[in-house]
Amino acid sequence: MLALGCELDPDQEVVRTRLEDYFLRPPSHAPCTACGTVMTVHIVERMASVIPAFNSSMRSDRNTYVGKRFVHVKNPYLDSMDEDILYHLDLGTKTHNLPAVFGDVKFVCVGRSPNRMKAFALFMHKELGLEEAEEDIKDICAGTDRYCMYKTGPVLTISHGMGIPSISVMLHELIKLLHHAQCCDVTIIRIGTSGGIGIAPGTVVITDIAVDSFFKPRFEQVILDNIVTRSTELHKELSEELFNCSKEIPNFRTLIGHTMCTYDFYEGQGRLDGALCSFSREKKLDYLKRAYKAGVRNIEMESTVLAAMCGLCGLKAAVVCVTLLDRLDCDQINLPHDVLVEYQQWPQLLISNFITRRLGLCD
Ligand SMILES: O=P(O)(O)O[C@H]1O[C@H](CO)[C@@H](O)[C@H]1O
Ligand SMILES: O=c1cc[nH]c(=O)[nH]1
Repeated sequence: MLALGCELDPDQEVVRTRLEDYFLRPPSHAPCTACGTVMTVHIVERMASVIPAFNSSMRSDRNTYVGKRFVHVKNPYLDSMDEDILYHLDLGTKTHNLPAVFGDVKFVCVGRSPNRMKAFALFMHKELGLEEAEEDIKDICAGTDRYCMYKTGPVLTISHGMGIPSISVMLHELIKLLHHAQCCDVTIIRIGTSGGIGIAPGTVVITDIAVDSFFKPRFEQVILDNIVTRSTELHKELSEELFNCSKEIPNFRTLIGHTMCTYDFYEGQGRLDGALCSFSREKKLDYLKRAYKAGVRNIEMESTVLAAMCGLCGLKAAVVCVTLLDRLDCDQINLPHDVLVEYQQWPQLLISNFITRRLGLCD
């Protein structure tokens, strides 16, 4: 076995790794449920940056694949587990036939609130023209009150709660679920809300790169007592496809830009209206203007970890968030309820358009 030791590049994840780890094994004994073929060649993830001298014909950026793209996990312990209990989703490999229930999933739509995601699932159900009665669309995770999950045809809709810790737990179990179910060619999209910077409220921002509070395209995960830095680039072609799709919708205000992801809504986003505030209005504005100059167009609280985890696990990911206010003007969200409801529907409309188009259901 060939062993490699690599120094940590600040924007790369791996400190020390084995060449083997960069080859994705086909999910053992796992033919694709859609086409029946077993993969022979998969991704060589970040090979180019980690192993500069590697044979160029084998080099590949992340998210570049040969054949079907299976969702993969990067955990050598999982294979040897007799059973995997997805505790927060109330699902498991022994209690549920995951390939039978989820094997055909191609789109995963995630968002903060259970109500919003249920509404989206019902909307998708209508848009896809599925025969099943609406009443039969049940919360698959009803046995737990952590998250909700609905499946309408190839679209899985899940709530993720607020902030990085909440979405991160959900993503670990979702990715394992998709892996156990032998799903392939899965696209995941977060649909949500955000605070805009220098753009009109009601604008939908399609994220190209998620950045942290220092405007850096990275997500720092504390693992044991190390900080591991992961890249937060999202799928470029996917964001462009979404942008093109938005042009087909009348009166749709949208743009592609960087999204800043913070650990907090108040101090973390430079608000002057939290219970604590230790900076001046001038400092706040200076920070937000620097963010704008760095390409940031909106702020929310989940995108970096979503980009990092999905990028590592073979999921094409996008983040689509409507802005509820312009943070250069104010901090409080004071939109009338009906406007708030309307704004939140814009990302949903775009994603349903995108999915129906992808499935060839649009004219
Ligand atoms: O897009 P939604 O789910 O509204 O989430 C955004 O709004 C919440 C804060 O109110 C954070 O979770 C932020 O990411
Ligand atoms: O300002 C905002 C609005 C929505 N969500 C956020 O995280 N920030």
